Amino acid sequence: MKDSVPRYKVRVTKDHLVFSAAHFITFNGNICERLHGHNWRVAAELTGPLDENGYVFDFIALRDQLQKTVDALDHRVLLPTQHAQIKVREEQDEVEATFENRRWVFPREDCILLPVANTTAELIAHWIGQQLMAVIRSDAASQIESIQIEVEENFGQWALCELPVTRT
Ligand SMILES: Nc1nc2c(c(=O)[nH]1)N=C([C@H](O)[C@H](O)COP(=O)(O)OP(=O)(O)OP(=O)(O)O)CN2
Repeated sequence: MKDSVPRYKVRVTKDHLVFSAAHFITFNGNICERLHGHNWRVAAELTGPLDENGYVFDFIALRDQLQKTVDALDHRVLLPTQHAQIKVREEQDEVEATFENRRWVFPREDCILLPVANTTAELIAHWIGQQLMAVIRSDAASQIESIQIEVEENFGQWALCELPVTRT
């Protein structure tokens, strides 16, 4: 029988990897939620071979990178720029969002515009994964094979997005 090949992962989550942010999503076609907030929790898992340190990836570097992304989302209104029905328009100091006959106006600095089709936990996880992907791809020596981001929107309600790391 062949020896089994170990597979390694690192996973990071912390009490401070949390962001408080407002959003509203649409679902079932044209139902649009009211603006409301959550304390979103984030975790990340990376899969890959061990390096010369015996690491898949340094916990500290992963933690600090996630913290930067979490901080960019904290105390913001999350707005989708690729939504079919929610139209988001940036003005100089304000952002206007419209859905059918509803309209919201926010100070520009209070918003983060995300290139997603809906600010679901799944798509926020995907966006966070893309931020981490850019950092991992910028390291030519990295052999990370996949990134998994988990986002908890409410207690015990997690969405996961797994992104294979492709290199050109
Ligand atoms: N798979 C997903 N399902 C749902 C998502 C999502 O992002 N992915 N999102 C929502 C809504 O945003 C909803 O507002 C979730 O909020 P939550 O507080 O959990 O729902 P409640 O309305 O039940 O609020 P309580 O405060 O807990 O009463 C729904 N589904």
